[in-house]
Amino acid sequence: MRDSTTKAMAGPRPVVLSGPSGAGKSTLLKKLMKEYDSVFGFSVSHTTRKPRPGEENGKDYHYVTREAMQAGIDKGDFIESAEFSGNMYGTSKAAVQDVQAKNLICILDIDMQGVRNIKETDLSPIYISIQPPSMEVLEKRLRDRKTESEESLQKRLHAAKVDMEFSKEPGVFDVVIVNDNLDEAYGQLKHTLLEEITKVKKINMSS
Ligand SMILES: Nc1nc2c(ncn2[C@@H]2O[C@H](COP(=O)(O)OP(=O)(O)O)[C@@H](O)[C@H]2O)c(=O)[nH]1
Ligand SMILES: Nc1ncnc2c1ncn2[C@@H]1O[C@H](COP(=O)(O)OP(=O)(O)O)[C@@H](O)[C@H]1O
Repeated sequence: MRDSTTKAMAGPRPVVLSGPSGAGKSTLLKKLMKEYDSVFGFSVSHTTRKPRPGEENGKDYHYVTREAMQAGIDKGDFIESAEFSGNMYGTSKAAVQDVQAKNLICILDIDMQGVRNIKETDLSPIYISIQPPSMEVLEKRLRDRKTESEESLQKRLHAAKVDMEFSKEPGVFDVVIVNDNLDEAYGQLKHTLLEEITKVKKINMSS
């Protein structure tokens, strides 16, 4: 599902982080938001999946029922939405607007369907794919994270194969970062975003 009528909203260029579940998107973006808390803001998605221990409603996701989510989509409240591993996920217009209203760089953590759908809007983000070094490493990281049932793990691994191929399609991503060593991957992420970070710092200092 997508909304091609979304108008470009004022402020700096958003950033999309995508890639397989377990590739390290949350780890990297949390590091980034910690180091640059006055530069980046997270687009809090809606989901029908259950919160994991330690996750907070309104911070990691807005946890909703399928009915509530569908009602929001029908009302036109969402920029994009997708089904992933048996649950619904979506970016509301408000999630992005809340961040952009603060003049922060909006970061979206979305799957490949989300990437396809955002490309049909005029949000015009920087597209970054975070990839694991191999399927074997990905499986180990997902198992060690201990958040998934065996069924959910298998669904994520299946989706990961498709995602890894998608990331190789020319022109889809501006940058593909292989998250092998965390510090190196983080360095590459910062390097990719340096220009935008500098712009936002300048604007926010002069205002
Ligand atoms: N299209 C779309 N995908 C989302 C959204 N929010 C999260 N996702 C993706 O949904 C997938 C599953 O997310 P989650 O259940 O948090 O698991 P995790 O990625 O393994 O931590 C990931 O690929 C996310 O990038 C959203 O608003 N829209
Ligand atoms: N470079 C890395 N080396 C080792 N473990 C990592 C690395 N990056 C992330 N992890 C771990 O792998 C697991 C999956 O990372 P996470 O950030 O949750 O992925 P995603 O948000 O893409 O699903 C987490 O337990 C995290 O601590």
